Amino acid sequence: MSSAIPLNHPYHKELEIAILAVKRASKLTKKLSDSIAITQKSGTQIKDDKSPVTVGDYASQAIINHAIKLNFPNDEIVGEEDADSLREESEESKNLNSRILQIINDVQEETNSYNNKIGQLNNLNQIFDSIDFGTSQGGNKGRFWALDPIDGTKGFLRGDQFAVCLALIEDGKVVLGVIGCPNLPDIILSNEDMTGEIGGLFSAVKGVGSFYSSLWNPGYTPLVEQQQIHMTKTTSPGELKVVEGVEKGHSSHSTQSKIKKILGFNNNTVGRQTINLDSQVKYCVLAKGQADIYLRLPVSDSYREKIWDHAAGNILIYESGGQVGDIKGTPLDFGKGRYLQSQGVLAGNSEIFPTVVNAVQETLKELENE
Ligand SMILES: Nc1ncnc2c1ncn2[C@@H]1O[C@H](COP(=O)(O)OS(=O)(=O)O)[C@@H](OP(=O)(O)O)[C@H]1O
Ligand SMILES: [Mg+2]
Ligand SMILES: [Mg+2]
Ligand SMILES: [Mg+2]
Repeated sequence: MSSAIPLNHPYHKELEIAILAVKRASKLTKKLSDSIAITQKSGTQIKDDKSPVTVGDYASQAIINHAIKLNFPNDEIVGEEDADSLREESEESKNLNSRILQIINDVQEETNSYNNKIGQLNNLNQIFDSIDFGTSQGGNKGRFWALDPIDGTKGFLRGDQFAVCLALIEDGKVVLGVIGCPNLPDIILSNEDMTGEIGGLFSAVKGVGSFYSSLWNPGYTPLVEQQQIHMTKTTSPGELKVVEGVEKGHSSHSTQSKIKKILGFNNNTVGRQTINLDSQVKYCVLAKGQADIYLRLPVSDSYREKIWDHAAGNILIYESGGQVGDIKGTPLDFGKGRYLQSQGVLAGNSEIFPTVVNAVQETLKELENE
Protein backbone atom coordinates (compact mmCIF):
# COMPACT_ATOMS: atom_id res chain seq x y z
CA MET A 1 0.00 0.00 0.00
CA SER A 2 1.29 3.46 -0.77
CA SER A 3 0.11 6.89 0.24
CA ALA A 4 -2.06 8.55 -2.39
CA ILE A 5 -0.72 12.01 -1.73
CA PRO A 6 1.80 13.58 0.66
CA LEU A 7 0.36 15.66 3.50
CA ASN A 8 2.12 18.79 2.30
CA HIS A 9 0.87 18.47 -1.29
CA PRO A 10 -1.01 21.62 -2.42
CA TYR A 11 -4.15 19.54 -3.22
CA HIS A 12 -4.11 17.46 -0.05
CA LYS A 13 -7.16 19.16 1.44
CA GLU A 14 -9.00 19.16 -1.91
CA LEU A 15 -8.48 15.40 -2.23
CA GLU A 16 -9.56 14.68 1.31
CA ILE A 17 -12.76 16.73 1.03
CA ALA A 18 -13.55 15.33 -2.43
CA ILE A 19 -13.10 11.76 -1.17
CA LEU A 20 -15.32 12.26 1.89
CA ALA A 21 -18.05 13.95 -0.15
CA VAL A 22 -17.96 11.29 -2.88
CA LYS A 23 -18.01 8.52 -0.26
CA ARG A 24 -21.03 10.00 1.49
CA ALA A 25 -22.87 10.44 -1.84
CA SER A 26 -21.85 6.92 -2.93
CA LYS A 27 -23.27 5.41 0.25
CA LEU A 28 -26.55 7.22 -0.32
CA THR A 29 -26.81 6.20 -3.98
CA LYS A 30 -25.82 2.59 -3.25
CA LYS A 31 -28.74 2.28 -0.83
CA LEU A 32 -31.11 3.61 -3.47
CA SER A 33 -29.63 1.28 -6.04
CA ASP A 34 -30.20 -1.71 -3.76
CA SER A 35 -33.92 -0.80 -3.56
CA ILE A 36 -34.11 0.51 -7.09
CA ALA A 37 -37.73 -0.55 -7.73
CA ILE A 38 -38.91 2.16 -5.31
CA THR A 39 -36.71 4.87 -6.85
CA GLN A 40 -37.82 3.90 -10.36
CA LYS A 41 -41.46 4.16 -9.42
CA SER A 42 -41.72 7.32 -7.40
CA GLY A 43 -38.31 8.97 -7.30
CA THR A 44 -37.65 9.70 -10.97
CA GLN A 45 -38.40 12.71 -13.18
CA ILE A 46 -37.80 13.17 -16.91
CA LYS A 47 -35.83 16.35 -17.74
CA ASP A 48 -36.49 18.69 -20.71
CA ASP A 49 -33.89 16.82 -22.78
CA LYS A 50 -35.86 13.59 -22.03
CA SER A 51 -33.12 12.17 -19.81
CA PRO A 52 -33.98 10.86 -16.33
CA VAL A 53 -33.08 12.46 -12.98
CA THR A 54 -33.77 10.82 -9.62
CA VAL A 55 -33.89 11.70 -5.93
CA GLY A 56 -30.38 10.22 -5.86
CA ASP A 57 -28.98 12.70 -8.41
CA TYR A 58 -30.40 15.66 -6.45
CA ALA A 59 -29.31 14.41 -3.02
CA SER A 60 -25.81 13.53 -4.23
CA GLN A 61 -25.31 16.98 -5.82
CA ALA A 62 -26.60 18.72 -2.65
CA ILE A 63 -24.14 16.80 -0.43
CA ILE A 64 -21.07 17.29 -2.63
CA ASN A 65 -21.71 20.97 -3.45
CA HIS A 66 -22.19 21.66 0.27
CA ALA A 67 -18.85 20.01 1.11
CA ILE A 68 -17.05 22.09 -1.52
CA LYS A 69 -18.67 25.41 -0.55
CA LEU A 70 -17.94 24.84 3.11
CA ASN A 71 -14.24 24.21 2.53
CA PHE A 72 -13.52 26.28 -0.58
CA PRO A 73 -16.03 29.16 -0.48
CA ASN A 74 -14.46 30.95 -3.46
CA ASP A 75 -14.64 27.95 -5.81
CA GLU A 76 -17.31 27.66 -8.48
CA ILE A 77 -19.02 24.38 -9.40
CA VAL A 78 -20.19 23.11 -12.80
CA GLY A 79 -22.82 20.61 -11.69
CA GLU A 80 -25.22 18.64 -13.85
CA GLU A 81 -28.45 19.25 -11.92
CA ASP A 82 -30.43 22.28 -10.75
CA ALA A 83 -33.25 22.63 -8.22
CA ASP A 84 -35.77 24.46 -10.47
CA SER A 85 -38.31 21.65 -10.59
CA LEU A 86 -37.91 20.89 -6.87
CA ARG A 87 -38.85 24.48 -6.02
CA GLU A 88 -42.16 24.15 -7.91
CA GLU A 89 -45.28 23.98 -5.76
CA SER A 90 -46.66 20.63 -6.88
CA GLU A 91 -47.63 17.37 -5.25
CA GLU A 92 -44.84 15.63 -7.23
CA SER A 93 -42.11 17.96 -5.95
CA LYS A 94 -43.48 17.75 -2.42
CA ASN A 95 -43.08 13.97 -2.49
CA LEU A 96 -39.63 14.09 -4.07
CA ASN A 97 -38.49 16.74 -1.60
CA SER A 98 -39.52 14.81 1.49
CA ARG A 99 -37.66 11.76 0.17
CA ILE A 100 -34.56 13.82 -0.63
CA LEU A 101 -34.55 15.28 2.88
CA GLN A 102 -35.02 11.83 4.40
CA ILE A 103 -32.21 10.11 2.48
CA ILE A 104 -29.82 13.00 3.17
CA ASN A 105 -30.66 12.89 6.89
CA ASP A 106 -30.11 9.14 6.96
CA VAL A 107 -26.72 9.17 5.25
CA GLN A 108 -25.49 12.11 7.33
CA GLU A 109 -26.31 10.11 10.42
CA GLU A 110 -24.55 7.01 9.08
CA THR A 111 -21.44 9.02 8.20
CA ASN A 112 -21.58 11.50 11.07
CA SER A 113 -17.83 11.24 11.63
CA TYR A 114 -17.46 13.26 8.38
CA ASN A 115 -19.54 16.19 9.68
CA ASN A 116 -16.60 18.15 11.06
CA LYS A 117 -15.00 18.14 7.59
CA ILE A 118 -17.92 18.27 5.13
CA GLY A 119 -20.75 19.63 7.30
CA GLN A 120 -24.39 18.69 7.03
CA LEU A 121 -27.59 19.88 5.38
CA ASN A 122 -30.49 20.58 7.73
CA ASN A 123 -33.47 21.69 5.69
CA LEU A 124 -34.90 21.84 2.18
CA ASN A 125 -33.99 25.45 1.46
CA GLN A 126 -30.37 24.68 2.28
CA ILE A 127 -30.58 21.63 0.01
CA PHE A 128 -32.05 23.60 -2.94
CA ASP A 129 -29.45 26.36 -2.55
CA SER A 130 -26.68 23.81 -2.39
CA ILE A 131 -27.87 22.06 -5.58
CA ASP A 132 -28.01 25.47 -7.29
CA PHE A 133 -24.37 26.23 -6.50
CA GLY A 134 -23.71 24.08 -9.57
CA THR A 135 -24.49 26.73 -12.19
CA SER A 136 -20.96 27.89 -13.02
CA GLN A 137 -20.24 28.26 -16.75
CA GLY A 138 -16.67 26.96 -16.33
CA GLY A 139 -14.05 28.38 -18.70
CA ASN A 140 -10.29 28.46 -19.13
CA LYS A 141 -9.33 30.84 -16.31
CA GLY A 142 -9.00 30.06 -12.59
CA ARG A 143 -10.32 26.99 -10.84
CA PHE A 144 -13.71 25.30 -10.60
CA TRP A 145 -15.14 21.86 -9.83
CA ALA A 146 -17.08 19.66 -12.27
CA LEU A 147 -19.65 17.35 -10.70
CA ASP A 148 -21.76 14.52 -12.07
CA PRO A 149 -23.73 13.45 -8.97
CA ILE A 150 -24.86 10.23 -10.66
CA ASP A 151 -23.23 9.45 -13.97
CA GLY A 152 -25.02 6.71 -15.86
CA THR A 153 -28.46 7.46 -14.44
CA LYS A 154 -29.89 4.97 -16.94
CA GLY A 155 -27.55 2.29 -15.61
CA PHE A 156 -28.51 3.28 -12.06
CA LEU A 157 -32.20 2.84 -12.95
CA ARG A 158 -31.48 -0.63 -14.36
CA GLY A 159 -29.60 -1.60 -11.21
CA ASP A 160 -26.36 -1.74 -13.23
CA GLN A 161 -23.24 0.43 -13.16
CA PHE A 162 -23.18 4.13 -12.28
CA ALA A 163 -20.64 6.48 -10.72
CA VAL A 164 -20.36 9.59 -8.55
CA CYS A 165 -17.81 11.79 -10.32
CA LEU A 166 -16.03 14.91 -9.08
CA ALA A 167 -13.10 16.78 -10.68
CA LEU A 168 -11.13 19.94 -10.00
CA ILE A 169 -10.23 21.95 -13.10
CA GLU A 170 -7.61 24.73 -13.17
CA ASP A 171 -7.10 26.98 -16.18
CA GLY A 172 -9.01 24.49 -18.32
CA LYS A 173 -6.98 21.42 -17.20
CA VAL A 174 -8.19 18.67 -14.87
CA VAL A 175 -5.87 18.51 -11.85
CA LEU A 176 -7.76 16.14 -9.52
CA GLY A 177 -10.50 13.54 -9.91
CA VAL A 178 -12.45 11.29 -7.57
CA ILE A 179 -14.92 8.62 -8.71
CA GLY A 180 -17.11 6.44 -6.49
CA CYS A 181 -18.38 3.27 -8.18
CA PRO A 182 -20.94 1.76 -5.78
CA ASN A 183 -21.83 -1.27 -7.94
CA LEU A 184 -18.44 -2.08 -9.46
CA PRO A 185 -16.92 -5.52 -8.76
CA ASP A 186 -13.17 -5.59 -8.13
CA ILE A 187 -12.43 -8.03 -10.96
CA ILE A 188 -13.89 -7.44 -14.42
CA LEU A 189 -12.94 -10.07 -17.00
CA SER A 190 -15.86 -9.95 -19.43
CA ASN A 191 -19.57 -9.08 -19.55
CA GLU A 192 -20.29 -12.49 -18.03
CA ASP A 193 -17.39 -12.70 -15.62
CA MET A 194 -17.31 -9.99 -12.94
CA THR A 195 -16.31 -11.00 -9.41
CA GLY A 196 -14.80 -9.80 -6.16
CA GLU A 197 -15.76 -7.12 -3.68
CA ILE A 198 -18.39 -4.67 -4.92
CA GLY A 199 -17.68 -0.93 -4.61
CA GLY A 200 -14.57 0.93 -5.76
CA LEU A 201 -13.13 4.34 -5.00
CA PHE A 202 -10.77 5.87 -7.56
CA SER A 203 -8.73 9.06 -7.26
CA ALA A 204 -6.10 10.83 -9.30
CA VAL A 205 -4.00 13.93 -8.74
CA LYS A 206 -1.90 15.60 -11.46
CA GLY A 207 1.71 14.51 -11.20
CA VAL A 208 1.00 12.06 -8.34
CA GLY A 209 -0.80 9.09 -9.94
CA SER A 210 -4.08 7.18 -9.97
CA PHE A 211 -5.26 5.17 -6.97
CA TYR A 212 -7.90 2.59 -6.03
CA SER A 213 -9.41 1.23 -2.83
CA SER A 214 -12.61 -0.26 -1.54
CA LEU A 215 -15.37 2.36 -1.42
CA TRP A 216 -16.56 1.25 2.00
CA ASN A 217 -13.45 1.78 4.18
CA PRO A 218 -14.57 4.00 7.04
CA GLY A 219 -13.32 7.56 7.52
CA TYR A 220 -10.50 9.10 5.53
CA THR A 221 -8.41 5.95 5.23
CA PRO A 222 -8.24 6.05 1.41
CA LEU A 223 -5.65 8.79 1.73
CA VAL A 224 -3.24 6.27 3.19
CA GLU A 225 -4.73 2.99 2.03
CA GLN A 226 -5.27 3.55 -1.65
CA GLN A 227 -3.25 1.41 -3.98
CA GLN A 228 -1.63 2.85 -7.09
CA ILE A 229 -3.06 1.59 -10.40
CA HIS A 230 -1.66 1.47 -13.91
CA MET A 231 -3.00 0.98 -17.39
CA THR A 232 -1.89 -1.96 -19.50
CA LYS A 233 0.71 -1.77 -22.25
CA THR A 234 -1.08 -4.38 -24.37
CA THR A 235 -1.02 -3.96 -28.14
CA SER A 236 -1.53 -7.52 -29.38
CA PRO A 237 -4.91 -7.65 -31.24
CA GLY A 238 -5.93 -11.00 -29.73
CA GLU A 239 -5.48 -9.74 -26.19
CA LEU A 240 -6.99 -6.26 -26.42
CA LYS A 241 -10.13 -5.47 -24.48
CA VAL A 242 -12.48 -2.63 -25.32
CA VAL A 243 -14.93 -0.97 -22.94
CA GLU A 244 -17.97 0.71 -24.40
CA GLY A 245 -21.34 1.97 -23.21
CA VAL A 246 -24.59 0.13 -22.84
CA GLU A 247 -27.06 2.69 -24.22
CA LYS A 248 -27.29 2.66 -28.03
CA GLY A 249 -28.37 6.32 -27.89
CA HIS A 250 -25.14 7.43 -26.21
CA SER A 251 -22.57 5.95 -28.60
CA SER A 252 -22.60 4.30 -32.02
CA HIS A 253 -22.17 0.59 -31.45
CA SER A 254 -22.19 -0.12 -35.19
CA THR A 255 -19.27 2.27 -35.87
CA GLN A 256 -17.44 0.81 -32.86
CA SER A 257 -17.87 -2.71 -34.36
CA LYS A 258 -16.20 -1.60 -37.58
CA ILE A 259 -13.29 -0.07 -35.62
CA LYS A 260 -12.84 -3.29 -33.65
CA LYS A 261 -12.61 -5.23 -36.92
CA ILE A 262 -9.79 -2.99 -38.12
CA LEU A 263 -8.06 -3.50 -34.75
CA GLY A 264 -8.07 -7.23 -35.46
CA PHE A 265 -11.07 -8.48 -33.46
CA ASN A 266 -12.97 -11.27 -35.23
CA ASN A 267 -16.38 -12.88 -34.76
CA ASN A 268 -14.97 -15.48 -32.39
CA THR A 269 -13.27 -13.05 -30.05
CA VAL A 270 -15.33 -9.87 -30.18
CA GLY A 271 -17.76 -11.04 -27.47
CA ARG A 272 -14.92 -11.92 -25.14
CA GLN A 273 -13.00 -8.72 -25.92
CA THR A 274 -15.86 -6.21 -25.47
CA ILE A 275 -17.06 -5.10 -22.04
CA ASN A 276 -20.23 -2.99 -21.84
CA LEU A 277 -20.49 -0.72 -18.82
CA ASP A 278 -22.50 2.40 -18.03
CA SER A 279 -20.93 5.63 -16.81
CA GLN A 280 -17.34 6.63 -16.02
CA VAL A 281 -16.68 3.21 -14.51
CA LYS A 282 -15.40 2.58 -18.06
CA TYR A 283 -12.46 4.91 -17.35
CA CYS A 284 -11.95 3.25 -13.95
CA VAL A 285 -11.77 -0.26 -15.42
CA LEU A 286 -9.26 1.01 -17.97
CA ALA A 287 -7.13 2.82 -15.37
CA LYS A 288 -7.01 -0.37 -13.30
CA GLY A 289 -5.59 -2.31 -16.24
CA GLN A 290 -8.66 -4.48 -16.82
CA ALA A 291 -9.19 -3.19 -20.37
CA ASP A 292 -7.08 -1.34 -22.93
CA ILE A 293 -9.37 0.85 -25.02
CA TYR A 294 -12.55 2.95 -24.56
CA LEU A 295 -14.62 3.77 -27.66
CA ARG A 296 -17.38 6.41 -27.55
CA LEU A 297 -18.24 7.21 -31.15
CA PRO A 298 -20.94 9.87 -31.57
CA VAL A 299 -24.42 8.89 -32.74
CA SER A 300 -25.12 12.36 -34.08
CA ASP A 301 -22.96 15.15 -35.54
CA SER A 302 -24.49 17.80 -33.31
CA TYR A 303 -24.09 16.19 -29.84
CA ARG A 304 -21.44 17.77 -27.62
CA GLU A 305 -20.31 15.89 -24.50
CA LYS A 306 -20.70 17.60 -21.13
CA ILE A 307 -17.52 18.24 -19.15
CA TRP A 308 -18.81 16.48 -16.01
CA ASP A 309 -19.28 13.26 -18.02
CA HIS A 310 -15.51 13.02 -18.65
CA ALA A 311 -13.43 15.28 -16.37
CA ALA A 312 -12.69 12.91 -13.47
CA GLY A 313 -12.18 9.94 -15.81
CA ASN A 314 -9.80 11.98 -17.95
CA ILE A 315 -7.20 12.54 -15.23
CA LEU A 316 -7.57 8.96 -14.02
CA ILE A 317 -6.44 7.77 -17.47
CA TYR A 318 -3.50 10.15 -17.85
CA GLU A 319 -2.22 9.49 -14.34
CA SER A 320 -2.36 5.72 -14.85
CA GLY A 321 -0.39 5.86 -18.11
CA GLY A 322 -3.00 6.30 -20.83
CA GLN A 323 -4.28 8.89 -23.26
CA VAL A 324 -7.68 10.39 -24.09
CA GLY A 325 -8.87 12.29 -27.14
CA ASP A 326 -11.81 13.11 -29.36
CA ILE A 327 -12.45 11.16 -32.59
CA LYS A 328 -9.36 12.81 -34.09
CA GLY A 329 -7.21 11.93 -31.09
CA THR A 330 -6.98 15.58 -29.96
CA PRO A 331 -6.91 15.91 -26.15
CA LEU A 332 -10.25 17.03 -24.65
CA ASP A 333 -10.44 20.73 -23.71
CA PHE A 334 -12.21 21.29 -20.39
CA GLY A 335 -11.83 25.08 -20.61
CA LYS A 336 -14.56 25.79 -23.16
CA GLY A 337 -17.56 26.07 -20.85
CA ARG A 338 -20.04 23.44 -19.69
CA TYR A 339 -19.58 21.40 -22.89
CA LEU A 340 -16.60 19.97 -24.73
CA GLN A 341 -16.53 21.44 -28.21
CA SER A 342 -15.15 18.28 -29.77
CA GLN A 343 -16.92 15.10 -30.93
CA GLY A 344 -16.78 11.64 -29.34
CA VAL A 345 -14.22 10.21 -26.93
CA LEU A 346 -11.41 7.66 -27.37
CA ALA A 347 -9.10 6.43 -24.64
CA GLY A 348 -6.40 3.81 -24.53
CA ASN A 349 -3.10 2.79 -23.09
CA SER A 350 -0.37 5.01 -24.54
CA GLU A 351 1.06 2.21 -26.70
CA ILE A 352 -2.20 1.42 -28.49
CA PHE A 353 -3.74 4.92 -28.59
CA PRO A 354 -2.24 6.08 -31.94
CA THR A 355 -3.37 2.80 -33.56
CA VAL A 356 -6.89 3.36 -32.22
CA VAL A 357 -7.02 6.91 -33.61
CA ASN A 358 -5.91 5.63 -37.04
CA ALA A 359 -8.53 2.87 -36.98
CA VAL A 360 -11.22 5.41 -36.06
CA GLN A 361 -10.18 7.79 -38.84
CA GLU A 362 -10.12 4.94 -41.39
CA THR A 363 -13.60 3.82 -40.31
CA LEU A 364 -15.07 7.32 -40.42
CA LYS A 365 -13.65 7.88 -43.94
CA GLU A 366 -15.16 4.59 -45.10
CA LEU A 367 -18.54 5.58 -43.65
CA GLU A 368 -18.38 8.98 -45.39
CA ASN A 369 -17.83 7.26 -48.74
CA GLU A 370 -20.70 4.79 -48.30
N1 LIG B 1 -26.65 11.42 -27.38
C1 LIG B 1 -25.76 11.27 -26.41
N2 LIG B 1 -24.48 10.96 -26.72
C2 LIG B 1 -23.55 10.81 -25.78
N3 LIG B 1 -23.81 10.93 -24.45
C3 LIG B 1 -25.06 11.24 -24.10
C4 LIG B 1 -26.10 11.42 -25.03
N4 LIG B 1 -27.23 11.73 -24.36
C5 LIG B 1 -26.92 11.74 -23.06
N5 LIG B 1 -25.61 11.46 -22.89
C6 LIG B 1 -24.82 11.43 -21.70
O1 LIG B 1 -24.42 10.09 -21.47
C7 LIG B 1 -24.15 9.99 -20.09
C8 LIG B 1 -24.10 8.57 -19.65
O2 LIG B 1 -23.11 7.97 -20.40
P1 LIG B 1 -22.82 6.44 -20.29
O3 LIG B 1 -21.37 6.26 -20.57
O4 LIG B 1 -23.37 5.90 -19.01
O5 LIG B 1 -23.64 5.85 -21.49
S1 LIG B 1 -23.79 4.31 -21.76
O6 LIG B 1 -25.12 3.89 -21.35
O7 LIG B 1 -22.79 3.59 -21.03
O8 LIG B 1 -23.65 4.17 -23.21
C9 LIG B 1 -25.29 10.76 -19.48
O9 LIG B 1 -24.88 11.16 -18.19
P2 LIG B 1 -25.90 11.07 -16.94
O10 LIG B 1 -27.06 11.98 -17.31
O11 LIG B 1 -25.07 11.64 -15.85
O12 LIG B 1 -26.29 9.65 -16.77
C10 LIG B 1 -25.52 11.89 -20.45
O13 LIG B 1 -24.91 13.10 -20.04
MG1 LIG C 1 -28.21 13.12 -16.39
MG1 LIG D 1 -23.19 11.88 -16.74
MG1 LIG E 1 -25.54 12.51 -14.09
